[in-house]
Amino acid sequence: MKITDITIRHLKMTMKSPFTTSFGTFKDKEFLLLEAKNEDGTVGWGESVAFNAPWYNEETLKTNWHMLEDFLIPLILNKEIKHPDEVNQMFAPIRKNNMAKSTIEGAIWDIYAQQTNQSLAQALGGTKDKIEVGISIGIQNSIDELLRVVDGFLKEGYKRIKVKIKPGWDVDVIRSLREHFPNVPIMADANSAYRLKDIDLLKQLDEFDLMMIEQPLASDDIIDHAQLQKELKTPICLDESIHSLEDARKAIELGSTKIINIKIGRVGGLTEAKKIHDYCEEKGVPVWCGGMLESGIGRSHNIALTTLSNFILPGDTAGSNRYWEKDIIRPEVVATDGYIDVPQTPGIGYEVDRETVEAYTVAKKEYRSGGTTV
Ligand SMILES: O=C(O)CCC(=O)C1=CC=C[C@@H](O)[C@@H]1C(=O)O
Ligand SMILES: [Mg+2]
Repeated sequence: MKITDITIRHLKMTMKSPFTTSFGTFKDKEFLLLEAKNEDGTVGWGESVAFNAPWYNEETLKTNWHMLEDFLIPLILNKEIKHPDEVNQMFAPIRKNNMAKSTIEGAIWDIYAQQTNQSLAQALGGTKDKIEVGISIGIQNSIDELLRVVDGFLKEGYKRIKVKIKPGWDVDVIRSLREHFPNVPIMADANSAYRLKDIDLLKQLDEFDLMMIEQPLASDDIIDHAQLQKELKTPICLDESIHSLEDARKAIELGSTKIINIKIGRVGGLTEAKKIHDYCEEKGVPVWCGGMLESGIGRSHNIALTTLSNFILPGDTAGSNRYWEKDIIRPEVVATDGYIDVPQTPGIGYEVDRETVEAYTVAKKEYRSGGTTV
């Protein structure tokens, strides 16, 4: 495989309903979409999950565009690539910037799967023909509003509910949820809103039989999480703290986490995500696929990854209609009764709706060897 042409597009999509976390509210989702063309004309697609502002991690849409244009694309264009696993090594001179790296690597995996006449799921070694998914719900204006939203998604067939918590929106919220939905699998994502000093408050959550508490403490910590896990009955799941296989190994060895949320962009791509999955399987640590409010392209990569055997907990890859009036892929991703059928056709398994992509595109740049064209 030899990538001869890359186009980066900045897309702006309006969410059907605002999504609020402990760090802020999303109404619009702006992100980079990457289209890579192989020398034989095969096209692969990747999506950057970096937000417009550096609140989830240090990367943003703009830092990603800078890293892609000035460092990563020059390392890839017109270079012989036999297997997508080589991309990690090709990017070794570049520190961190995992979401930027993942954006290209995902497109290369898509091309590789098409060239080997496999679905992306098969190319990754996936074994499932459908995946179980849950729903992640942002912070609402009131507990009554949250109960109504949860009820609506349960009626749509989603079986696992993830809610956000933060100081002042936690114990009472979870208590009400548990009272109204005594048998529904519920998990809480704190997005690092707490510290060890909050341990007594977090221990109050133990009475509600949560599946897990996601990333309660600092986004770069595994030491305090190990301390907290010793005191908590509820399993801790790490998200923001895990950027690589090495992070996962250390967190598991320290007892900082019992479950890991794998996000392809956060760990630098599908190859590293697969390595973390395999290591966790070996250690008996279940994983699930987190979401970053992706468009259909990122969603298709999440679906393929979730077909690997140790993705035994429902992930955050809900159907397209949970997020968008109109997604950029055909068919859209549909969740029925909490399950998504895995596409079996070569590559990501969805057609890209180029007309809708152009309608959402606010900026675009093409890169060929020997210089860029606008
Ligand atoms: O894509 C989805 O539906 C899940 C969205 C979601 O829960 C998150 C997206 C990005 C940052 C966080 O707010 C949260 C997470 O940490 O998982
Ligand atoms: Mg999270």
